Formats: sequence, structure tokens, C-alpha cells
Amino acid sequence: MAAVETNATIQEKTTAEPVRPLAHFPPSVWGDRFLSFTLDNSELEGYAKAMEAPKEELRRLIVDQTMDSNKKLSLIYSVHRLGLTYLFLQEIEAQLDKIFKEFNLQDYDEVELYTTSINFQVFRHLGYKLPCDVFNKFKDSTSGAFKEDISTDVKGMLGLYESAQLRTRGESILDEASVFTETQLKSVVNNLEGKLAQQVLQSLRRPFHQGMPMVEARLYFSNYSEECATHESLLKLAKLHFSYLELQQKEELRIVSKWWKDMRFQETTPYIRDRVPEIYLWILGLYFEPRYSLARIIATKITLFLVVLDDTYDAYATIEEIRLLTDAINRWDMSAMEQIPEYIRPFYKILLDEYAELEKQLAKEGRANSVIASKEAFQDIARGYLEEAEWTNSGYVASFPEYMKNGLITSAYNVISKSALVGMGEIVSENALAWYESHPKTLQASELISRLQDDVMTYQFERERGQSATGVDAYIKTYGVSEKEAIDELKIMIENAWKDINEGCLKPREVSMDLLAPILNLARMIDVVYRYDDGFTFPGKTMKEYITLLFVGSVSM
Ligand SMILES: CC(C)=CCC/C(C)=C/CC/C(C)=C/COP(=O)(O)OP(=O)(O)O
Ligand SMILES: [Mg+2]
Ligand SMILES: [Mg+2]
Ligand SMILES: [Mg+2]
Repeated sequence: MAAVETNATIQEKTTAEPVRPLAHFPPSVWGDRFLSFTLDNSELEGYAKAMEAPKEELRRLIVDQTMDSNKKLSLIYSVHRLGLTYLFLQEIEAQLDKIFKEFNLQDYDEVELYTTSINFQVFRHLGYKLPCDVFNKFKDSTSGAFKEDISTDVKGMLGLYESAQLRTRGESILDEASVFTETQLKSVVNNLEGKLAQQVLQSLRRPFHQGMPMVEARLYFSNYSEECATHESLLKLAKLHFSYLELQQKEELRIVSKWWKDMRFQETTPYIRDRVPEIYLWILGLYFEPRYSLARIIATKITLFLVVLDDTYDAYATIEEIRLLTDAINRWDMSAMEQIPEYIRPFYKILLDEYAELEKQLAKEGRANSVIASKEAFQDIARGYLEEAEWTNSGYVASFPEYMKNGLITSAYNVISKSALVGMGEIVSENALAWYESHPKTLQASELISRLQDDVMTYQFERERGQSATGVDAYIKTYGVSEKEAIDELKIMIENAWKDINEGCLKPREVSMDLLAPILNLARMIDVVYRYDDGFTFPGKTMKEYITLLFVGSVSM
């Protein structure tokens, strides 16, 4: 007969620390290094002033009626790749409206592949659905395959590869072109030299369309120096623009880094991933325009709250604590403090205070509703994370449809995209917010990409840690396929979601591109972070390289 446990031992057991699913995440790569930046406002203003002349010179070029339309489109392409479109949007759209109206397929009969692809990319990036038929002439009419002679045209292959990333559903020639050009480019890249080698390497690593606009602009400037030098004003404006943005972004990164340090999250919740520069980079990926500086700071703070929340649910709290915290977040009231565990109270207080402050600030502009939309989405994701935790706690493996219903919520792209709206100003009209609240197809596609690409790259790590809910396992269970087949199917769903985003950004748009850009760019940031590995938990590759490029080196132009 086992000795009857005395009260003391039972007492001991109940107060002992519960078993926690600690993940021992890798520490911060950067420490406090971004705290020491000091912004010299006169330097910033100096760049802004210096930009005026080359900007006006370039504007004259863009509206120049005597310029041949292919040359005009090539100039607009470089302007766009350098991230300067927003400075000339009206002029550029007026030019494209005109050229697009005059479009007829016969005009492209004699145009070679590279120029055709540049024109195609410009129109599609700016929202005009130039027909993919412009590429038909590059296919052999009998065999239906792409003509052999273009496969030796490396620049043409490169242009067609980048064009194919802009395809929508039903553009099968571009589905084929994406596979064909990638294979061709991979087979020649090691024999290339100079700028062309750099250009092909970069596009194969990540096509421009799936890249982070701010970084892609810097890479275009270095890899396409010839194209950038065709107009002195373009080169000059690009350099000054990069210098201006770098100062502003370093200041924003300092502000959010200081805020994070002052909030002492690393002390109160030391089990979380310490990733402030990485989350700021993620939000910078949504919009880099100077006018969205405040918006970036607000969205970065809210997304950092999401990191604390996700890591608390995934890598620290017990199921009881998760239930209490989810209930407190749903109640959203300081009186709920005493019901939640000691260690998470600082987070809960800061969360409520931050949102209260935002609501007060935005109420002055009559736009407190964007803060409320963000808060409700935050409560929604907490419920979504609880659902995952309950599944893990009971060992339940959800069916794929059931997993995806919850997974679009835990993708965090609803709450992040709505949080991105808060600081964007009056462009976030009632109807813009209503469109976001309608959970549009474009937003769902971005959520799907976030959820499934993350799962494809993190499911082993999460499976080992006992997490029963991932898209991969749900798919295997529901459709009785192998792990490899499941992953291949999820990748097809991701590819189709990209086509839906591409479609959603074409005119006539449901809302302005300013409001679509955060959704498109959130999908792009998934490619940046998760194309090759879990680049957020282990941020020593792409994210480290991008943060170094943008915030560590000085603008070596
Ligand atoms: C899901 C996803 C990629 C979200 C991206 C948006 C974002 C920065 C959300 C904040 C929480 C977070 C960093 C999740 C990604 O890590 P994770 O793999 O731990 O997320 P998981 O627990 O939802 O799988
Ligand atoms: Mg997680
Ligand atoms: Mg999670
Ligand atoms: Mg994950």
C-alpha cells in the first residue's frame, strides 16, 4: 500500500511551478544597437529640399509627349522599381491611361521579349490588365511550347519570369512561363557575369513582385545601375530619396526600440522572441512612404503585442492560464487583472493602456473606429489562439476546413492589416474600413498565404513541441495523403491565393491602392520571412541581411 501522501506533499505539489512548453527561442540578434541613433532634422530637411529639383526634372520627363511609348514605359518601370511611383502617381496614371487605351495586340508583333515583359510588368503593377496574349508569339503555334530561340535570350527570360509572378487565375501561358523561365535561368545563371548575373541571381532568389518594396528598391539601384543612369534626374532623386528614408526609418526604429525597452517585456515575459527590428522591418514592408511614419510606429507596437500573445500561448502558459487570459482580453477591462497570472499582468495593462491612448488620439480626428476595429480583431485572434491551445491540450486534430476557418484568424493578417490603417490618416474612410470589415477576398488570400506558408515552414518544430494543430497535419488527416502530397497541395493553394491578390489589385479596384498595398505587402513579407525557412524564429539570414542593408550600413550610393 503506497504511503498516504501527507497534506504537506500535496500542498507542495499544488504550489510547484507547472510544466511549461518552453521553446528557448534564439535571443535577439541586435540588442540595443538601434537605440543610439540621433536624428538630425536639418539633414532630413536638406535631403527633402535637394529632392525638389530632380523631382521636377523627372516629372517633366514622365509627361513628355514626344517620348516613344516603349521608352516611356521603361522609364516608368525604373521609377516604380526604385519605389518612386508615389511621387508621380497622377502623372504616371495619366500616361498609362493614354497608352493603355491605344493598346492593340498587333503593335506587339515586332516587339522583342524583354520590352514586351517590361511593358507587361508596368501595366500590371499599376493595375492595368494588359492581356497575357502579348506573349503568345513567343510560343510555337504547333508544339505549343515556348520557342527555343528565346531561351538563349537571358534578359528576355528574366523579364518573362518577373512578368509571370503577376498572373491571375486562368492565365495558363504565364503558369507555364513561370516554370519554363525559372528552369532556363537556373541552368544558365552560373555562366553569367557582371550585372546580368546579379539580376538573375536576385530574381531567382526572390522575384521582385514577392519582395519587400524598400529592399527591392535598394537592390534595383545596385543591380540595374545602367537603367538608373539613363536619366541623371532619376539617379539623383533615387539617391536623395534613399538617404531621406533611411534617416526617417532609423528614427522610427529607435522610437519603437525605446518603447519596447521601457515596457520591460523582456523582463516580465522573458520566454518570448525578442524581435523588435524584425517586426519593424515587417511593418516597413507594408508601406515605406514618409507620410506613413506614425502609422508604422503604431502598427509595429500592436504587432509586437501579437508576438507576446502568440509566444505566451504557444511557449509558456498552461491551458488554464490561456483560458483566463483569453477571457480577460475578451472582457478588455482593468478589473480582469486579478484573474490573470502575475507574469502576464504587465502585458495586459500595457495592452489596454496603449489602445486607450490610441482611441483617445484618433477620436480627435473622428476616426476612433479604426482603433476599435483593430481591438476587436485582437480579441478575435486571442480566441483563435485559445482554440488552437484547446486542440493541443486535448490532442484533437482538426479537419482541414475547420483548421483553416480558425487559421485565417491566427494568421494575424486581419489584426495587422487593420492596425496598419490606424495611423494612415483620412484616406481610411468609413467605406475603406467597411471594406476591410467585410473580410474581402484579397485579405483572405493574404491570410491564407500567411497561415499556410508559416505552417509549411514551422510544422515540424511545432509538431515536436506537441502542437496538434497545423495546416499540414490537418490536411494529411482530412484527405489521407502523405506529408509531401499535403505540402504540395498547400503550395498550390498559396500560389492560387497570390493570383487572387494580383486580381484584387487590378483596376477597377474596390478600394484605392493605398488601402490594398498593406494587404499585398503583408503577403510579400511572408515570402521574405518564410520562403526558405522560419526566418522569424531564426532571423539570422534574410531578415538580418535586410536589416543590415537598411539600418546598419550608411547609404553607400
Ligand atoms: C502566422 C504568421 C506567419 C503571422 C505573421 C504575422 C505576425 C508577425 C504575427 C505575430 C505572431 C507571430 C510572429 C507569428 C509567427 O510565428 P509562429 O510560427 O510562432 O506563428 P504561429 O504560432 O501562428 O504558427
Ligand atoms: Mg507561435
Ligand atoms: Mg501560435
Ligand atoms: Mg508557426
